Amino acid sequence: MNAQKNAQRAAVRAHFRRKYQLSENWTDTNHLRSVGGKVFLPHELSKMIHPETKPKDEGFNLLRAFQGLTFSTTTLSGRKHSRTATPIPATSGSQGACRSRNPFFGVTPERALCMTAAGTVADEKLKGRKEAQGVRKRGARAWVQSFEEIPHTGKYGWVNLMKFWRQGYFRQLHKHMEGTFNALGPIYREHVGTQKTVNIILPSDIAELFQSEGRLPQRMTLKPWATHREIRQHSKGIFLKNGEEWRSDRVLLNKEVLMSSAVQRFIPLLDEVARDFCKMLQKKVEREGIGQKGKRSLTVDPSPDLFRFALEAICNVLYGERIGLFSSSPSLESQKFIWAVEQMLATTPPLLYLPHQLLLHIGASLWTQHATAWDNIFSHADARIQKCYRRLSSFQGQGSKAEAAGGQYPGVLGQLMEKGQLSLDLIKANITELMAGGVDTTAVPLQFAFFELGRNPEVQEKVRQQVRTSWALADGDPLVALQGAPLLRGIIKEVLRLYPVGITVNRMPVKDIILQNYRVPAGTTVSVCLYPMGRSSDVFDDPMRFDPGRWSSGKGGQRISGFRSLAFGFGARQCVGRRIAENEMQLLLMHILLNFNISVLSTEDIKTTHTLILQPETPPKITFSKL
Ligand code: HEM
Repeated sequence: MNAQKNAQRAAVRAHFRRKYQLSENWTDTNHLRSVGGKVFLPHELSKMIHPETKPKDEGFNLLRAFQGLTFSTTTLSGRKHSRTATPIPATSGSQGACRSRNPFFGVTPERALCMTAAGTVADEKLKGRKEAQGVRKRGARAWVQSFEEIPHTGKYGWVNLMKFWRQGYFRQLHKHMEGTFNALGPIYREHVGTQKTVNIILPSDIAELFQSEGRLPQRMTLKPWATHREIRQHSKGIFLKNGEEWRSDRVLLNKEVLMSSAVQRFIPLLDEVARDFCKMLQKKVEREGIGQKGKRSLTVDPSPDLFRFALEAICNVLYGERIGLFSSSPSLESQKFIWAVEQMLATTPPLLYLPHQLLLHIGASLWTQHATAWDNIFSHADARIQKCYRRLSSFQGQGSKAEAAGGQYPGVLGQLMEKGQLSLDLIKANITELMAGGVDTTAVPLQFAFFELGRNPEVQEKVRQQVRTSWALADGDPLVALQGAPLLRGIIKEVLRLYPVGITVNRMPVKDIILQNYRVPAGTTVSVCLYPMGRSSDVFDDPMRFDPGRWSSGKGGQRISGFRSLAFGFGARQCVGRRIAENEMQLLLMHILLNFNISVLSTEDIKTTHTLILQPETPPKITFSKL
């Protein structure tokens, strides 16, 4: 009884100390600790905290009340809060962070009173009622909380930016997100430099977000990219456009790269490149490998060849011709293009949080590197487009572009020119975006796929069996072969679950939405955090297990419900290159599995880094042994 009474008074004193910004008192902390985390305030005390509190005892969450203080919540609750080895980011320090306690994360839901980020205790029901003006949500909790009450990582954008810089979070953003969800619960706000986002992880919230994206879904604009187009007076492609302008281009591009009629046209081109990659690798293994002839193995970092493969494949689809990157003397220009894309990606993340217009004016080297990388991408793409354009135009008046290409598929560029619905300027803008977007996005997941297949030999063997059967029945038709080997698709999904190329997908909802019982106003940038979601045991069973079969609908599959496979985004704005990427990666894996056994020297997890896309810190070495 005494301990409860002491704790009740301590809780009230703690509230007022926070409210009036007085220093903390450890005697009170100990009183609160002695009752193990819960204090029930009698009416007369709760009235002191909030005069409008209803005349009944209200549960008071000790952990929440002491949010801004420095002791560890683990010590107090005896519960293990952080579920990963990632250190919890310094979110609960001087700026204070109000943690959401959600049953999903194994912590009890808040009851009546909450220590807010500003350090005051708020009666949530009353506050929510006032602020949400009576918005009622279906389900257990009655009143919606305001946007400001969403747990956050610190109010001051520039302070946070400094922290990001000092602690190297730009390169470890995915780990920072994972740690922050573990610390704050399934929703939090983040303000870094010029960027403000609400970050979410749960499929139910993700569903709510995407259902409110409207007819013209909008993402956060990558401003450094847009600024480059503006200062160089290049037209923008779909990646950077919004509204009706975006939609009209997108509808035309969908027909050429996303719809199944288009897929059937370009699959043979991707298959040809995948087969040639295998032939090139076979020669290399034979030439440089060890072991007896015909059964040699070679341990290499396959990443440079995978980048060349990805560029060769996307160029074949876009221009309908091979650029010869597997020859003994691949063009230096193409290699420069690959480096330029890498440079452009690596310089983007820091520029996203800084006022890049200012950097542009002062000629900061970060901006110069970024703009130069884009200039190189544009000039290389332009040269390719011109070459292809001349080739196709030279046949003008002699029938269609397909005929001009010798009766073959003339590539996406030829198709767009043939139809003439998009101006030449917009064709160039979009083809350049497709070319720049089509290299690292597929080359990097293929590295992860080789690594995971190498360290999971049983999985590898199972997929190989399925691929062999399907290939034998397909009679050389690559589309039929892929359809008969769903585990290949499972590998791609599994790789992108554990190593999503883009670690977030974001939207600006067109109307106010309720996420985790907080009201999020229309127009807020809400980010779905794919990396922590893919590794969360609350979203996937046994998440660290590489199991392509989990995505199969039939026997052995886990019947994965909606809004969990989002690496390519969602809906009308999803990745336009999705079908190219999926088929290109599956075809390469199919031919590799038919010809090689894959193994790895070390099965330890790969360290990853974020450079706008998620990549291995050091590309893994893979052993290819001829079957
Ligand atoms: C594994 C490979 C890839 C992944 C994981 C990926 C992922 C994504 C994601 C998450 C988006 C944003 C979608 C959204 O907001 O809902 C996107 C957009 C886009 N992607 Fe990809 N992508 C991949 C490959 C490619 C390829 C090969 C190309 C080009 C051929 C490409 C071109 C684009 C373009 C142009 C957009 C902008 C679409 C729009 O805003 O309408 N991507 N991609």
